[in-house]
Amino acid sequence: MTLKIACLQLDIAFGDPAENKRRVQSELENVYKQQLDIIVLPELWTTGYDLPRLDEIADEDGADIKSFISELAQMYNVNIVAGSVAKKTPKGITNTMYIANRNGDIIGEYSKLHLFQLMDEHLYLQPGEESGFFMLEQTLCAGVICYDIRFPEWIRVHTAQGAELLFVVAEWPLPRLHHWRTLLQARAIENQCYVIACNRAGTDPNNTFAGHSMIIDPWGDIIAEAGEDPCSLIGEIDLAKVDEVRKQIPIFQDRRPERYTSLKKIF
Ligand SMILES: O=C(O)CCC(=O)C(=O)O
Repeated sequence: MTLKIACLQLDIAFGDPAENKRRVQSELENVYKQQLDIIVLPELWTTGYDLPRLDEIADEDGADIKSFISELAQMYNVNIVAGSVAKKTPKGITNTMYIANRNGDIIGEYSKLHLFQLMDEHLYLQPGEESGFFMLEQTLCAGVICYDIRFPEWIRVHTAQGAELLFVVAEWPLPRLHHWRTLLQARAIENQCYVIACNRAGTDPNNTFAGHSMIIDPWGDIIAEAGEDPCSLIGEIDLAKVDEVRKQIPIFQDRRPERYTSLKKIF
């Protein structure tokens, strides 16, 4: 099965959910005619990193955004991996990804597990507690958020249980572009999965963001890569390639997880 995917590499209006919803809707109108199967949005696309104002602008239980993406998914007959948004919960605010299928059903939700201290997330956000699994087009997928890609053990939890597509949504800053590109390729190679990574473009008061959204195949080859400017990155993937690569070098058969945790401490 092949799937056509678009990563909407948007510039995000700082702290302005209404304007950002307008931008998403207008970009979707531009791209939907290309017979897409999946649309991917960046991290915190409604608010950006306006963390001090989250109490005011975060979405109460994600209700507004769930209904917004559900309507768009039905209207354009497309699956939406809706980046992440600031979600207000009784325990605090989380950085949460929602996934809608073509019928508009919300079929997945994942809150960022690893909070990024360099951008003060630990001061304003609560970490998630659940896995990033969801099913799209009969395929097991995993979603992670930005800093999460520095934790290969978290991603392995998902691919060792069969995830074939890894969606990464991000607001990754430009000074560490080489980390972004290298980590994404490494995650694809070591997990023999597709990596579909949607970063934002543009600037906010504190950062310039890297863009360079990428679609990478299970061999580590780059199928499509954006530049730094806002754009929609479109690529087609063939799911058969996952099986092919996993048969050629059978790392999931050869790994020895029982040994990794039972080694004695030497020093
Ligand atoms: O790990 C990094 O260098 C960037 C992470 C980040 O920007 C984030 O998680 O929001």
